[in-house]
Amino acid sequence: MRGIWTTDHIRQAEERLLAGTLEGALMRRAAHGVAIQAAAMLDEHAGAVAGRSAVLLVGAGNNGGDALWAGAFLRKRGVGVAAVLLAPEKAHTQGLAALKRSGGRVLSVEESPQWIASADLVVDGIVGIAARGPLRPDAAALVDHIAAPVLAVDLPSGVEPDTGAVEGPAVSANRTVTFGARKPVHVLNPERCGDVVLVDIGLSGELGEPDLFQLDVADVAAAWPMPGPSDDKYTQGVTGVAAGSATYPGAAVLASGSAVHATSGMVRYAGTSADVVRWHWPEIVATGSITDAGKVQAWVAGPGIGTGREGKDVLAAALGKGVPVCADADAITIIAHQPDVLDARDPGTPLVLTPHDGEFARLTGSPPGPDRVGAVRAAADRFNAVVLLKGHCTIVADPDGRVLVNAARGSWLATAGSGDVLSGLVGALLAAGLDPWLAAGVAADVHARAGQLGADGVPVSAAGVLAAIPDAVRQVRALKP
Ligand SMILES: NC(=O)C1=CN([C@@H]2O[C@H](COP(=O)(O)OP(=O)(O)OC[C@H]3O[C@@H](n4cnc5c(N)ncnc54)[C@H](OP(=O)(O)O)[C@@H]3O)[C@@H](O)[C@H]2O)[C@@H](O)CC1
Ligand SMILES: [K+]
Repeated sequence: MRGIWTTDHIRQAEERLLAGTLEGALMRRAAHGVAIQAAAMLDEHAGAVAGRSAVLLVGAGNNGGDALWAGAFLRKRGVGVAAVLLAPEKAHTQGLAALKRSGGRVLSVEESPQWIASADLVVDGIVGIAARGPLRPDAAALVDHIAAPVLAVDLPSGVEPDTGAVEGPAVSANRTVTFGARKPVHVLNPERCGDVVLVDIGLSGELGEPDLFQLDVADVAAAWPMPGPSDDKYTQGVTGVAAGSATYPGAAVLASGSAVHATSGMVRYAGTSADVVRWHWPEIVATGSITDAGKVQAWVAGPGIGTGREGKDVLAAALGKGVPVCADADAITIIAHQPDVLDARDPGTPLVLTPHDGEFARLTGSPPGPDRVGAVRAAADRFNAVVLLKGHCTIVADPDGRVLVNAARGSWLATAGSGDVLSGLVGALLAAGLDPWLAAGVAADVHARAGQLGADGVPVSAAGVLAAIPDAVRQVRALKP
């Protein structure tokens, strides 16, 4: 699992590291990493390094210092380097001196726009982890002139470091070079960061427990249940699916089909869409209600059940079975409007809630807002449940405070029924006995992969995502180190 640290924790770690390091050494290490990536980008986009031009956008702090030192290193490789100083009186003294010594140029306010517009590469050293709020007007006006690829130092300026939120003008980078550890912005707003390159500055020994996690493909491969020599259909976990209604039989077909594709364990269906489910998935044992269904190790409840009396009864029955439940779609709306339904649950029984933004707002009374991680963490605590907030970056919080994030791999999952497919995956993994937080995260990962594989570059339906689940699992197993 990869760790991600908030800027507060990065700062504390940096202070501990700085205490035992020669002044300036860390910055030069960081800047060297920036220069290597800048040279690579010039080579990729402008066909050469020597003789090409880079403009540095330099802010008031050490982020600007990194850019200035990187400019000095680039001069040694024959790059024409010019710097725009946004706060000349606060520009990093040693960095500026190094750039000037190397033959780099400092631009005047008047000449900056033209240089920025015609550069082969722009290096964004406006602001780093001390950033608060969007770009200020002077910086935003300069960024408007950029036509070249952008290399961001530590993070794209104007994007909130700890939330990835963009609430005004901000840089869009093609690549971001960060130092010591990845910060939340890198996983919460990958579109603005471009490729993220991590440069080791010796910080790892000073970092404590991560604030956020991202699953590696090896984690997903290790967690995904595979049948063993002594397994039968029951030992791998039986998934129960309570979904669908006369109006929405498709939700039942998708959620239960997804559970069928996920593992070799058995799937039981309970609800009014039993005939259509049986017709689509003959391997499913389908009954009319949860009361008639046999034993299962986890229930998926909610997709298409409706939000009225009958839906509430279905959800209460699932919650009362004493096994983990993934409550999705209509189940979330029911919980939002009639929270007493949760009384049916023994508080020790795991619950996974999988809202999209609208359902999240219904559930908690307010939309996730710019601090999505904070909002999901608070909801997990409030409902004593794992909460998976869907989105371009899916966030999964456990009531114990653990949070993981999963990138969407494109917008392929923005299609009707794709949430039903996700709930079936979560349910199957809960039935297989995974830790609920991990089950939700692993399901989100494979769901995103199935979306990408099912789409293969063109729009895909939820049924197409479902059909690609085995390929997604194969991909995970093939990619694991
Ligand atoms: N510490 C270390 O060991 C290492 C640190 N390293 C590097 O240092 C960076 C952190 O440097 P830092 O702390 O000097 O602050 P930094 O982010 O450059 O901000 C400077 C000033 O900008 C301003 N400002 C704020 N918001 C703004 C906005 N939206 N738009 C425009 N301006 C804004 C605000 O000043 P104000 O104008 O408010 O007085 C703020 O104080 C870090 O990201 C990494 O690159 C590496 O060298 C590795 C070793
Ligand atoms: K920056």
